[in-house]
Amino acid sequence: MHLSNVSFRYRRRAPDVIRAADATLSPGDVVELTGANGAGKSTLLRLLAGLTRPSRGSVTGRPASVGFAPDRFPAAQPFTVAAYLTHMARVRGSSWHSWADRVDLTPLVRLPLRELSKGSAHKVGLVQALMGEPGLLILDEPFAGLDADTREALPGIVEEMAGKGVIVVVADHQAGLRGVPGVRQWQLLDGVLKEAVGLSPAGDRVVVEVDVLPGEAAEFLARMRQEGYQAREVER
Ligand SMILES: Nc1ncnc2c1ncn2[C@@H]1O[C@H](COP(=O)(O)OP(=O)(O)OP(=O)(O)O)[C@@H](O)[C@H]1O
Repeated sequence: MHLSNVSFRYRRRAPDVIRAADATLSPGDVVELTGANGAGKSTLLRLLAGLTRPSRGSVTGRPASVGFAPDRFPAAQPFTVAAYLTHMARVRGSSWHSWADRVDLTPLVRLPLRELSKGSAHKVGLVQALMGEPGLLILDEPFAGLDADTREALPGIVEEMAGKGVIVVVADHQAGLRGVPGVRQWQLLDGVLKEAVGLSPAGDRVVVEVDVLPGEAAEFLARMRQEGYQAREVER
């Protein structure tokens, strides 16, 4: 998936919130996106998800199925948790029960969405994003308001998705993905997207190129990341 010269502004004549962003994402990449409040993280995530179109530039090669968990789940809807998730699962041709278990939402599924606490509503947003085997998973501040057990479970879920070849992009103020091997670091500064690359605490790293068959790439990358390497697919 490629971002080519992507710029975005909310109104004509307003300044660009995202300025000429270029990036390539490969299956199994995990990206942690940071930046100050108002830097444009949510805007960039919506552009990646295809919920917003760039004012200039293009996003190409987006996987067909996108899971998107917003920073604030819109809980003012007249459904129970179970009814909402069942509807979403039907739309996606999937099921939600195992994901609800993973984030400890199962005891609450009979409650109306409106009665959920902020953290529990946030979990509903996570579950609807995770189900349906997305090729691109976008999580906007997923750790905000989560209880300790779910905070601990989430990096493992992200790693597992990446291991299946899912591209995972996470806006996070709290370094919640520290510990996930091979996480790419993107930073937004004054609307400019920068990636921190190639430096280990010990100094410069060596880049090694490996040829594998196309069908083996996702698994190979996942294995390398599990071993703690920064691994990504490069174009020739
Ligand atoms: N719907 C909108 N209409 C106009 N301006 C907007 C809109 N949404 C966001 N903005 C502006 O775009 C800029 C980037 O906002 P965005 O929500 O993407 O930042 P963020 O990095 O996600 O912030 P935070 O860390 O506070 O969540 C801000 O200046 C914000 O005021």
